[in-house]
Amino acid sequence: MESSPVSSSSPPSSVFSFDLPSAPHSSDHDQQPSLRTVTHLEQLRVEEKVAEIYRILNDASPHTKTIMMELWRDNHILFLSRGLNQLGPNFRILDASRPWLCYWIIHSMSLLGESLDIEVENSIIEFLSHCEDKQGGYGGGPGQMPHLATTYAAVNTLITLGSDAALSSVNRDSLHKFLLRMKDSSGAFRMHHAGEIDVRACYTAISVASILNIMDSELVVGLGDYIIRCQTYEGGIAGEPGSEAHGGYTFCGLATMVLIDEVDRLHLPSLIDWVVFRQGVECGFQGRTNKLVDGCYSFWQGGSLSLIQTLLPIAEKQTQSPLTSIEHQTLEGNSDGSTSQVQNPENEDMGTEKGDDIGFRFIRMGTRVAAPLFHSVALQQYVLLCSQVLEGGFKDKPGAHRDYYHTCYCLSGLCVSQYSFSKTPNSPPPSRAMLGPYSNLLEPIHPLYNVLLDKFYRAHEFFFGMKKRGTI
Ligand SMILES: CC(C)=CCC/C(C)=C/CC/C(C)=C/COP(=O)(O)OP(=O)(O)O
Ligand SMILES: [Zn+2]
Repeated sequence: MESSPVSSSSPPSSVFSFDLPSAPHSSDHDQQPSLRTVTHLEQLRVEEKVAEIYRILNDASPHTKTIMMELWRDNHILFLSRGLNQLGPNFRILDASRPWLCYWIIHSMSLLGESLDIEVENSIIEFLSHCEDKQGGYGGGPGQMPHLATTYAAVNTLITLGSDAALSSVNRDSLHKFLLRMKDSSGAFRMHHAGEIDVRACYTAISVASILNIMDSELVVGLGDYIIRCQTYEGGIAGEPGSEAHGGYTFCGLATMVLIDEVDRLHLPSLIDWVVFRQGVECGFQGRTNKLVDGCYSFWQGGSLSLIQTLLPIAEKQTQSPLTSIEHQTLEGNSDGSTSQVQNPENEDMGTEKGDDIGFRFIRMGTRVAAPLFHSVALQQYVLLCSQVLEGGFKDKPGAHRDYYHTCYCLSGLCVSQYSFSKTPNSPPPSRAMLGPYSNLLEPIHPLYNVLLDKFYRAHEFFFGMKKRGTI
């Protein structure tokens, strides 16, 4: 962390001295077939491919190394632009995920600093307005039933577009009603009418409620109780009570708890412990114990650790109190009278209501330790060398195909890694924080919503200014 000797010109020895496993011999597999599961064999194959890439990097000349660690910006932009204009017949399986395609592509372009033509922007606003249900929320395509995941994707897309036309196109009143209809008596949310209840639904509902300033106590009631039931014995968060801890749900559960101002009810030390050990010898993250590395977890796991950089005072406090007392810390303050919410060094007025405007306070007033909780340079190495497709786009792992989902989340993970040594979320990182040339640097994001920080501020001004003016 602080001692990580990283510079963009000479890669640090620590990154290359990971104990990569030696390539397995095929005879190993034959000798002990009963000890190998399918996943274990796949793991060995992945390790072999990744080790080969890192061997090539290690043996390369300094010039070749720099080229290998470069972000192929222009090719990514070309790949993304093609997706906006024309998608082939293979994409029909994503017919119920069209707002997701908008988000993955538009957010990736924004991370790369690329803006859109006004006609493209207008056609996206128009398309999403056809996906908006009259009773509130967005479906996967025109005429499809509203769904929380596509609602999140549509709202984040419009926030990323950022114009008045985009922001005012959201019907917040009907969206609020849709969120209330999705609220379950357990406190959690369901993804759609009569649909499944899980932590994804909780996050997508609360993320849009928070960013659009339509959060209220009816949406929040019982939600924290549900999410703490999803934290498992491993420390990570599962999709629903009794299931297995998973990186995607861990991010969703953690971000939700921050947004409703109840994050101190999770046991953060064991959550941190679980997430940090998901970064493996490949330098990337796996989604769950004993599963394979995958570039998209660079964000789900790396993003969780980025959030925790601001939550460390709470985690530290928890290590000093017995596990059983965590439940008893009240929302407004602990038994000792102190508050355990996002720390405010300036002791400024933190807002009015509990859970109100947390997204803004988290970024502006949270104290962030200026050292990542994971090997952020190693993660950049996995993303740039193992997930990056030189012709444009990103993939899960070597041998997989590129797609827009992995492009979005590999870039988002790369972004949180690059800013992981920054004390404020948008201060330019020191060169030791970056792998490859400094021109690899992406635009900073707000890690609770995964939209560009600038776009978050614009939306905040728009929706929170609106409330002050009494337009809702
Ligand atoms: C905002 C939002 C909607 C977030 C979604 C979060 C997310 C990625 C959840 C993961 C879902 C899941 C169980 C994947 C396991 O897939 P797998 O078994 O194919 O993969 P694995 O082997 O890596 O676990
Ligand atoms: Zn993936």
